[in-house]
Amino acid sequence: MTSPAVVRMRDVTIGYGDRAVVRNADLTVTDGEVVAVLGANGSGKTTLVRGLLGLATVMSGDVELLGHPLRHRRDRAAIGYVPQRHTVGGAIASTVREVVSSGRLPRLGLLGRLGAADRAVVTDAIDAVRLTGFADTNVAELSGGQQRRVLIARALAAEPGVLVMDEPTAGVDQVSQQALADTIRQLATRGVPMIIVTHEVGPLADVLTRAVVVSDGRITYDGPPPTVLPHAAHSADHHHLPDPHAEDARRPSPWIEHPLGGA
Ligand SMILES: Nc1ncnc2c1ncn2[C@@H]1O[C@H](COP(=O)(O)OP(=O)(O)OP(=O)(O)O)[C@@H](O)[C@H]1O
Repeated sequence: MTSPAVVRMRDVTIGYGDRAVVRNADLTVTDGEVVAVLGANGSGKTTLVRGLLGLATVMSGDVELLGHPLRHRRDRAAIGYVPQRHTVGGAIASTVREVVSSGRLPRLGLLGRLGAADRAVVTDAIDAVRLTGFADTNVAELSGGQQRRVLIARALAAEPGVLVMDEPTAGVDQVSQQALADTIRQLATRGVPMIIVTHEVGPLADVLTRAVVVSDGRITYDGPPPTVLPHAAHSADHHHLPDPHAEDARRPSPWIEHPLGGA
C-alpha cells in the first residue's frame, strides 16, 4: 500500500503578479518523507514552497494538501512554516515557552486559552527541538541556531500535517548546523513529513529521503537524495546526485548547475 500524499502539486505555475517564476511543476510528498528542494540562487525554490503557503500566487495547476484542494487560507493551517533567515529576538522579552505557545493559537477555541492538552503539546514541541532546559529563557538570550529551533517548535505546536522549512541551516555556525540537523533527524524519526529548501545538504544528507532540483523555475530532478562523498568533504563539489533513471546510462545528469556546493 502506498503512503497517502500530504502534498500534491500538479502542473503548477507560481509567480508574483503576472510574472511566472515556477512553471509546470509536479511535486508529491507522501507521509514520512523528508524532501530537500535544491537549486541555484534565484532558481525558484522559495517560490515553489511559497505557492504552497499562499505567499505566492498559484497561477495555474492544482495543489492538494492532505487530500484536499488548497483554496482558502484556513486550508493552510495544516502546514507548519519556518521561513528563511528568521530569528525571534524582538523588542518585547518573550520566553521560549511563550513564543512556542503562540504557534498553538490557530488550534485554540474561541476563548483562546491554552488548556492542559495544549500546554502538553507546547512542552513536547520544545522537547522535540531539544530546548527543554531553555523553556523559561528569554529568546533574545539564545544563539541564532537556538532561535531557529524555537521557530521550528513554534511551527510544531500547531501539530502540522507537513513542516516546510526554508534554509533552516543557513547562516548559522557549524555547531548550530549540526544541532539543527539533529532536530530535523529527531522530527523525521517521529514521522513528521518535511519539505526543506536548502543549499547545504551536508548536515542533512542522512535524513533526506528524496531531493528535487529547481533550475530556472522548472523541476529538473526528482529522485534519491545526493550522497555525500566523505573523502571530498570540503570540496565545493562534494555531493553526488544519483541518476533517477539509472538504467539509462546515457541520460545526461540533470545536475546542470551547482546548487549543492559553494554557490
Ligand atoms: N516577492 C517577490 N516579488 C516578485 N518577484 C520575486 C519575489 N520573490 C522572489 N521573486 C523572484 O522570483 C525569482 C525566484 O526567487 P526565489 O526566492 O524563489 O529563488 P530561490 O531559488 O529561493 O533563491 P535563493 O536561494 O536565493 O533564496 C527571482 O527572480 C526573484 O527575484
